[in-house]
Amino acid sequence: MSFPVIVLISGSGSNLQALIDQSLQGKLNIDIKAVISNKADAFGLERAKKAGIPTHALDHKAFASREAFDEALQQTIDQYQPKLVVLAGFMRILTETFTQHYEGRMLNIHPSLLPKFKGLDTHQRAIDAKEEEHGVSVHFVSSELDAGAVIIQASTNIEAGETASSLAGKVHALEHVIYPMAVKWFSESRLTLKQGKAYLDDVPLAETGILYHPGLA
Ligand SMILES: Nc1nc2c(c(=O)[nH]1)N[C@@H](CN(C=O)c1ccc(C(=O)N[C@@H](CCC(=O)O)C(=O)O)cc1)CN2
Ligand SMILES: NCC(=O)N[C@@H]1O[C@H](COP(=O)([O-])[O-])[C@@H](O)[C@H]1O
Repeated sequence: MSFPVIVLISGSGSNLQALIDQSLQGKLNIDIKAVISNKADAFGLERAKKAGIPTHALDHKAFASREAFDEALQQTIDQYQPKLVVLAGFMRILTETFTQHYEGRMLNIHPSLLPKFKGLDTHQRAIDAKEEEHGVSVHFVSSELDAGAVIIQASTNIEAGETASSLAGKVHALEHVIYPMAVKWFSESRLTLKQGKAYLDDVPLAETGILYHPGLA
């Protein structure tokens, strides 16, 4: 039975590609109904077209307000009646009305070990803060930015001489493993959000927390 998913992007779309690849390999039983970007020049749109997935470019600058953009975005999404909305490098802060509409069925991947380094430029900020480790978090999306229930995290060491670019490359590799895992769990009805807390197989993740290890894949 198909599991309709919508993916929102703003850029390269390497996380989108990871989902496409795992779906094509039969490792992920989802049906990406469309890819929507707020940037018309997002390379991720090319990735979607190559995979035969419908695309929409919805330029946020063409709308009078954040609310108007979100309303148009919601109308575009809801025509596909998705069971899950995946933010994959989607770089717009969403309004409370929008996040509440998709509560419990919208995921985001954030390039930090939340709750550290919410917002932007996380790799450089981690380096500047002289963190020993850094990483990535997959979480449910809430109205508060990067504060939704965390589902799974993966970490890497920050080495001497690390740059934001080298760190981003290490984090990307981890993202391409854990995001498909979280999407798979959701598509299998194993991952749920109840009263603001994430559960896997009805076990609260806040208690266990899942820090990805290579053996977990
Ligand atoms: N209400 C929410 N909206 C979004 C969330 C969320 O958790 N709650 N996650 C983000 C993704 N994200 C980090 O993971 C993020 C995206 C964008 C920004 C941001 O500051 N955007 C600026 C524009 C920046 C730009 O265009 O480069 C803005 O929207 O004004 C911060 C964090 C997705 N949305
Ligand atoms: N705040 C959101 C954010 O910064 N997300 C980050 O954008 C990148 C998108 O890469 P991709 O377009 O290659 O998937 C990813 O590293 C993701 O964690």
